[in-house]
Amino acid sequence: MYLVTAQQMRELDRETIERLGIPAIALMENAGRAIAEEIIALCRRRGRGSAAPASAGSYEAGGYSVVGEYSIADGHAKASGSGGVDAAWKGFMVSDDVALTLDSAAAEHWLILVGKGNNGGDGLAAARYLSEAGVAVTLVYAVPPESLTGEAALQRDAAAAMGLSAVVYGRDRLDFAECSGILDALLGTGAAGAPRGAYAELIAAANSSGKAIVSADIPSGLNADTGETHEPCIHASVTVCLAFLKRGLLQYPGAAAAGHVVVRSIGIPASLAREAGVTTYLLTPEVLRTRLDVDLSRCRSPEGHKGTYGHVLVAAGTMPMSGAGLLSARAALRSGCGLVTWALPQKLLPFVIGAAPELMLAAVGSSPDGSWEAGTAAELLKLSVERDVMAVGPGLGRFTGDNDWLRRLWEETACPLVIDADALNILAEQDYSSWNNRRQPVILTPHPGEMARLAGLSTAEVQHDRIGLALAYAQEHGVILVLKGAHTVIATPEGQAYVNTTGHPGMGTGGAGDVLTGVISGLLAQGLKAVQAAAFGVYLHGLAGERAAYRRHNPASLIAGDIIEEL
Ligand SMILES: NC(=O)C1=CN([C@@H]2O[C@H](COP(=O)(O)OP(=O)(O)OC[C@H]3O[C@@H](n4cnc5c(N)ncnc54)[C@H](OP(=O)(O)O)[C@@H]3O)[C@@H](O)[C@H]2O)[C@@H](O)CC1
Ligand SMILES: Nc1ncnc2c1ncn2[C@@H]1O[C@H](COP(=O)(O)OP(=O)(O)O)[C@@H](O)[C@H]1O
Ligand SMILES: [K+]
Repeated sequence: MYLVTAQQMRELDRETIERLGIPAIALMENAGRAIAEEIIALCRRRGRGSAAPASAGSYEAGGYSVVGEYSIADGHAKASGSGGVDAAWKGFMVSDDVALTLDSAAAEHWLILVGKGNNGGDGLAAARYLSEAGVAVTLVYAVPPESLTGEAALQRDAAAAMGLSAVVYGRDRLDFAECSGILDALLGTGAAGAPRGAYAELIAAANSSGKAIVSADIPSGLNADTGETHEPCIHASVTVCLAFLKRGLLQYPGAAAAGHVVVRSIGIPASLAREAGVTTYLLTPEVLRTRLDVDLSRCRSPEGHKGTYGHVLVAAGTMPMSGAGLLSARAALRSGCGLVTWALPQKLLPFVIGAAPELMLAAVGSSPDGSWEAGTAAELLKLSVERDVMAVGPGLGRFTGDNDWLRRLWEETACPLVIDADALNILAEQDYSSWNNRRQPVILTPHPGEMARLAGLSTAEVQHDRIGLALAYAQEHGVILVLKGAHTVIATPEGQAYVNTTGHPGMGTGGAGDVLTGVISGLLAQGLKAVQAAAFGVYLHGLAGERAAYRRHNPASLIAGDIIEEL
C-alpha cells in the first residue's frame, strides 16, 4: 500500500483528471459514497455494540495472512458473494445496495461539517448518500455556502436541490447534543497551518461533544505529511482516507487522532502512483512479498543444516549491561540463523556461561572491569572473517579509543554490519561519511534519542516527521536506517521507505531494541538482503511483541525476553 504526501496526492489527482480524463466531480462522488458507506458501517457496528471494526489479523498460525490491516467495512461481505453452494435457484432475486442500507437509520442524525474546499465537497456528496439511506443529516457550513467554488459548489447545489437542511456556523443555531454522529469534512490535504476562525471553533466543539466523529480523508487540523496535530485537531473514531494513505495518518500523534483508518479507492489507479515514482509504503505482508521479494514462509530446505543458515557475530555487553548482549544473541538464534557467536569482554565470560547454552562465546580483551578496549577491534575483525554478519553495540558502553575501534570495524569488515545502541552514539560523534566506503551494507537501528544524536537534532524534532527524516538521512549517509518507536520507519539509500505497524506499546521496555538487533542480524545471516532483513525483522519483531503482550494478563508486564520467546 502506497503512502503519499499531500503534494503527491495533488499530482495524482491532476493526472487522473487531465491525462485519464476522469472528471473531478466523479472522483468526488466516489469519495462521498465511500465515506457514506463507512458511516453506515459504523452505525451498524454501534447497533451491535462494537466500537471498532474487527481488524484483520496480520498473522495466522501456520503462515501470514494476505489480508491487509486496513480492511473495508463489514457490509461488503454481505453485499457480495452470490456464488457458491447457496447459489441454487431460489426464485428471481433482487437485492438492495446493502452498503448504503441501514435498518436503524431513523435513530441517526449526522452533522456534516463542511469546509470551503474539496474536502467539504466530499462531505456534501456523502450527505446525499446518507440521506438516501434514511439518515437525517444537517449540513453545517464553516463559511457562507456562496464562497464554495468548483466541484464543491456543484455538490452544494445538489444538496440544496435535494432539500438537505443546512445551517451556517455563526449565523444559525447549532446544537451538537442533538446529533448521533459528526462527519468532519472541514479540511483535507489543502489545509495550511493551524485551523483558523470558524474551523477551529467547529473542531473544538466537535471534539468536546463526545459524539463519534468520522473524518473525510484526514482529521481536520492534522498535517497530512508529518503527522503533526495542530491546535485544535479533530479526534476521529474512523478516518476514511481517500485514494492513497497519507503519510501523516501513520505518524504519531496524527495516527492517534485518526482512529481506525480505512483507505477507500475513488477511481485513481494505483499504477499512477508507481509511474509517479511514489516509493513510500505501508509495510504489509503483501509489500514484503511483492515489493521486497521476501519469502514469508521462511521454509527450511529438507537437506539444510546449521551451515546453511549463516553465522552471526554479536559484539556486545559489558559487566553492567551483559543482558543486552545476551538478548541480541538469543534473538539472532530464534530468528533462524544456524550459529551465533557472542564476542564479549573476557571478564564477563564466567558470569554468562550457560545462560544460553546454544550460543558460542568468544572472550576478547583483558580489561579488569569487563569493559571493551580499543585493541579488541583486531580480535573482532579476525572473528568476523568466518561469520556472515556482525552486530555491534547493545550494552557496549563507551571506552577510550572507541571512535577508532568502530572506524576499523566499519572499514575492514567484509560482511554486513548492524549498528545499534552505544555504537550509534560513537558514530554520532564522527564524520563517518569521510570513512572508507564499504562494499557490504550497514544497517543503523536508532531509537528517537539515538537518532537525535546522529542527526544533530532534538528528539522532538526527530519525531516531527519521522518518515521525512529517515528518508533524508538514509540517502545522505548511504545506510539503511531503522528509526525505531511506534510505527518504525525503514529507509534505504535509494529513497524507499517502509512504515511498520506491527508492535505493541508494551514493547517500551529495556532490551526490546537489543532483540530487534539480533533478529535483523539473524535474517541477514540467512542470506536476506539488507533491506529485506531490516523490514522483515522489524515486522516479525513487532508481531512477536504483539503476541507476547496478549499472552500476559496486562501488557505492561511484557519484558524483552518474552519477545524472543514469541519469535
Ligand atoms: N479532485 C480533487 O482534487 C480531489 C480532492 N479530494 C478531496 O479534496 C481534499 C483537498 O481539497 P482542497 O485542495 O480543495 O483543500 P481542502 O483540504 O478542502 O481545504 C482547502 C480550503 O480550506 C481553507 N483553509 C486552508 N487551510 C486552512 C486553515 N488552516 N484554516 C482555515 N481554513 C483553511 C482554504 O480556504 P482559504 O484559505 O483559501 O480561505 C481552502 O479553500 C482532499 O483532502 C480530499 O478530501 C478527493 O475528493 C479526491 C479528488
Ligand atoms: N509504542 C510502541 N509501539 C510499537 N513498538 C514499540 C513501542 N515502543 C517501543 N517499541 C519498540 O521496542 C523497541 C525498543 O527499542 P529500544 O528503545 O532501542 O530499547 P532498548 O535500547 O532498551 O533495547 C523498538 O523496536 C521499538 O520500535
Ligand atoms: K477532514
